[in-house]
Amino acid sequence: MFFTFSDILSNLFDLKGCVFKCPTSFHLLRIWFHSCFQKHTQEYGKIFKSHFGPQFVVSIADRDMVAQVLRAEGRAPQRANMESWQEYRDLRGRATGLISAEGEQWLKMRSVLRQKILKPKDVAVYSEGVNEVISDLIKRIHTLRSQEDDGETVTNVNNLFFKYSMEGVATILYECRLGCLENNVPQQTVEYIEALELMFSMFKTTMYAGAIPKWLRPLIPKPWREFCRSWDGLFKFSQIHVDNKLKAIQSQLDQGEEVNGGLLTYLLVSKELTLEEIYANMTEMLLAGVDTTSFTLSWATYLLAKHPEIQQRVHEEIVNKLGKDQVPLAHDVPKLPLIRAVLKETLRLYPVLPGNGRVTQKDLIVGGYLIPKGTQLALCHYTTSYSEENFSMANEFRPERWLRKDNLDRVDNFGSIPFGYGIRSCIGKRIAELEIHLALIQLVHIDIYCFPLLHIIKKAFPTAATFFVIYKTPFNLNIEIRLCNQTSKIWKLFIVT
Ligand code: HEM
Repeated sequence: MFFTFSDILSNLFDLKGCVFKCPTSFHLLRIWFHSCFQKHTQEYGKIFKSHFGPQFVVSIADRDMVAQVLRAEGRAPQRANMESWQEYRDLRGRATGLISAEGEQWLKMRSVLRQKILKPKDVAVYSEGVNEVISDLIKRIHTLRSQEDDGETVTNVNNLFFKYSMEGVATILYECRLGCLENNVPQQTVEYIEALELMFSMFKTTMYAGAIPKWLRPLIPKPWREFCRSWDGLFKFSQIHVDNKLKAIQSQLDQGEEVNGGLLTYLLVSKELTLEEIYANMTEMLLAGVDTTSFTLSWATYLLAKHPEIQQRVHEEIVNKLGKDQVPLAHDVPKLPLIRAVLKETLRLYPVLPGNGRVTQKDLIVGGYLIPKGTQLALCHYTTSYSEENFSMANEFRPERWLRKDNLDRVDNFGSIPFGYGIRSCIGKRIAELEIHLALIQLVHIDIYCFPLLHIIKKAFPTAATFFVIYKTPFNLNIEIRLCNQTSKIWKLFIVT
C-alpha cells in the first residue's frame, strides 16, 4: 500500500514553481515521517512546498524561520485543518476540546486550563499521586519478573511504560486510579486501551478518514467508520470518569462537606467550562498525554542504557543531591539538572512528533517567499534538532549540552521545540515532565528497592504513535535493556542486542 520515498519526492513542488504531478492522500502521511523532512530539506532547501491531495503545505526546516513564524502568531493560532474531528463532534453532538477547537472557543478553554496545569508549581501538587503510580510500576516490574522462566526478565517494556503513563496522567486528569498496573486490569480500562490502540493502529486509516473526500465514503467506508468507533470509545471512557467525579462532588455537597480536589474538581465546581467541554477536554488530553509520555520514557531509558557513563553520573547526582533513600518530589527536580538535561536531549533526538503545524493567519514573508494567509505550514523541528548549525555533534546523545545555565532555562531555543512554542504549545508539558522526571529518577536510583537483578527486554520500540518515529530509530533491532545492580549495587541499564 505504501508509496516509496521517491514517489513522495516526485510528488513535490519546490517553491520556485517546479511542478510535479499531484499526489494522493497517502503522501502526507509519509511526508510527516521524521526522515522525510530531513531528506526533503537536503533536496529542496530549508523551505519548500508540497501537495497532499488537495492540500497545499509549506514546510520550514530552519530555526530562525520557525522562530519568525511562531513569534508572529496572533492570539488564537490554528495548528491544522481539523475538519474530520469537528465533523465527528457535530455528528455525535459533542464539544471540541483544546486540540480540535479554534478561535474564541479555543481561547476560552485554553485560558481556563492554562491556569491549572501550565506552570511547574501547578503540577507539583500531583507529585505524591504520581509517586504512588511509580511505586505500582516498580511492583509490577517485580510481578512480571517473577512470572518469567528466568525470574528476572520483563518483556515489552514499552507496554509497561504505556500503562504507567496512562495511569499517571489519569491520576492527574480524573483524580482517580484506573488500575492499568494491576494484575487484572479493569474491563473499562481494557476497553479504553483498545479504543486508543484502534485510534493509533488505525492511525493511517483515520488520517485518511480526514483526507478522503466525503463523496468517496460509500466506496471506502472503513476509515471513517473506524475513526468514529475509536472516538466513541475514547469519549465514553472519559464520560464515565467525569460523571463519577461529578457524583462524588454532589454527594459531598449534599452532606455539607467542603469540596477540594485537582483539575477536574475545579472544572466541575467552577463551571467555567460546560460539562460537554469538560468531557471533550478530558478525552483529548488523555489521548494526547499517554503514548507521548511513555514513548519519551522508553527513549530516555534506552539512551541511558546505551550510555552507562551518563547513567552513572545521573545516579551520582541523585545520591549526592537527594540522599540514598529519598523518594523525589517535584521540588527536588530543579536540584537535578542532569536528569532535566537527559529529558531535553531525549526529546531533541526523539521528539515524538517530527514537526508541528500552523495555518498562517496573515500574509507572511519567510525566507524571502510570500506565504499567503490560510497556508498550512509544517514546522520541521526534527530536522532543526539534527542540524549541526543548531547543535554541534547533533547525532550524539550529549545531555551536557543543556547544562549551561542559559541553555537549560531558555525557552526560545527554536532548534528543538518538542512541545511546540507559544500560546498554542503543549498544555500537558509540565505533566509529562513531572511523570518522566520522577519515574526516571526512581528507575535510575532503583537500588533503594534492593532487588538482585532486573532485566527489561525491549523487542522493538514502535507502538502506537511510533508511526511518527520509524525512521532514525532502532526499529528493527531487538534491544534488551537490563536494570542491574549485580556488582555495584547501582542499577544500570544495559542494552543487549
Ligand atoms: C513527552 C510528552 C509530550 C510531547 C512531546 C507533546 C508534544 C506536543 C506538541 C508538539 C503539541 C503541539 C504544540 C504546538 O502546536 O505548538 C502538543 C499539543 C498538545 N498537547 Fe502535548 N505533548 C506531550 C504530552 C502531553 C500531555 C501529558 C498532555 C495532557 C495531559 C498533552 C496535551 C496536549 C494538548 C491538549 C495539546 C493541544 C494544545 C492546544 O491546542 O492548545 N500533551 N503536544
